[in-house]
Amino acid sequence: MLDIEPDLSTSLFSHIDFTSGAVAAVSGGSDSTALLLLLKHHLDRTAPATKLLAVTIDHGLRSGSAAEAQAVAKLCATHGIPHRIVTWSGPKPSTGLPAAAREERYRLLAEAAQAQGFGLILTGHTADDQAETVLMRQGREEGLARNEGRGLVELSGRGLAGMAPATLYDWRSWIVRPLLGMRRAALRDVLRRQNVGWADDPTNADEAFERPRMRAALADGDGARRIDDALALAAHESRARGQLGLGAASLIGDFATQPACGLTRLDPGLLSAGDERATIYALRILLATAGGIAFLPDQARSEALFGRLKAGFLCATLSRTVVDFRRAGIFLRREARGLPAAAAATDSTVWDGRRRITLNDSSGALLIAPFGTAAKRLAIGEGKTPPSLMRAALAAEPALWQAGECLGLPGHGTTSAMVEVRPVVAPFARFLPSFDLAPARVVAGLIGAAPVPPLPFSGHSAG
Ligand SMILES: Nc1ncnc2c1ncn2[C@@H]1O[C@H](COP(=O)(O)OP(=O)(O)OP(=O)(O)O)[C@@H](O)[C@H]1O
Repeated sequence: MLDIEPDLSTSLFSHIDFTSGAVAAVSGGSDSTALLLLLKHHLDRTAPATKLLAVTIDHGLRSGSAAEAQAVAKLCATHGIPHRIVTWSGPKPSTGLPAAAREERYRLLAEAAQAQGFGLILTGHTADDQAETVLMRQGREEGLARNEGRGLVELSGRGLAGMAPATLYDWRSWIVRPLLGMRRAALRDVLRRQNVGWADDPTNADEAFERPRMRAALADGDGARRIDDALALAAHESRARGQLGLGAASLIGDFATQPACGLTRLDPGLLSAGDERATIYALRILLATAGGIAFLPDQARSEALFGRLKAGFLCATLSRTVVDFRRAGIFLRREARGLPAAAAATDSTVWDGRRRITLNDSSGALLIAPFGTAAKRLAIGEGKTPPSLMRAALAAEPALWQAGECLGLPGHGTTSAMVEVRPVVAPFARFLPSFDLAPARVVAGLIGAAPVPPLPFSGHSAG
């Protein structure tokens, strides 16, 4: 057994629920190697039956990467930890390589976890990574504010919360970052005391990339103070973001309904219900959801829209969403422009960023295309919601077509056996940071998306 202070591993891991097994993402660098050994130490003492798999992604981008993956395999064998190497075999983009590698890494890690039936992935992100992330985002936001002539006080601050302690990936695997509160130097000390080596990725020192430049800038002068300030800022902003999310969630719960698939109605009382920042945040989340966009609409435009809504009736478009304020209420729906063209129905895809398609009939003859003008033939009874709006919303829903004939909307009549269509909460469908859990849950309930899987922390549930 490793000679590690029990208090350290207890404080890092005892709040995490490991009952469904865990993947440890181990690159072979110091941080994730320390993560693996500290975790193994904790599980051996407290829950030795826990299913643990270490996974190394070989991106195949450097000549040494295969050997580094093998070194992790050897370390795992020494400590009796099951290990898998997964190779990124697809084509590599010529620009934006770090971002593409990161996307692919998460996809492959989630796939490995899913294959084992594990809902949890642990990464070795540290306090140093957190400080770098916050300072890089702050630098970008300040640049943006200067370019647009805005004062710094207007910075949205959302990104300054940094990385969340847990992020739900693809609405199914929790990525947990237990080392976010620890400095890299302390982790390296742990490894040195155990006589365990690690690989130094030369990319981390390549100042052609933004993160290594920031890392180098923090290595000297007043780096220590800047890191402490960035961590304090992240802690403050993450609390603020959680609070803002709670406010938005409660407004959505009180004022939003869904009269038809793809149509959200907001009670106009929302506009004067209280905290304007929370109202605008709620609007941004609902707009991105209705439009099927992964990013929230711009803060300044959303504020302008809010101001116009307060002034009275309007019809406007933002984030691919038509906002229609009339006597019957404020209605949001996907605009008719730019909907996906007809295409063969494929399993496990997200259509238009809004609808997850599960194919039960793989005969291959089915097409998915917007319901379009076929919605005009639907009989819709007169109610509180104008039928024209319901038809317009349904026209932007995915319908099934076969041999040129519209079979109707999935979930109705004969089509339900062939295909299932489930709404997704677009802005959080790929990455849901735990800061945003409250609005994600309430929007999922509103639009009929799958519920958020429970947070893997003891004492928490997704309710
Ligand atoms: N190739 C990889 N295989 C598996 N996990 C990885 C890989 N690269 C990164 N990770 C995970 O993501 C975390 C953060 O990535 P980052 O690029 O900051 O790490 P690194 O500098 O390559 O390695 P380390 O964090 O181990 O020092 C790592 O701690 C690790 O958990």
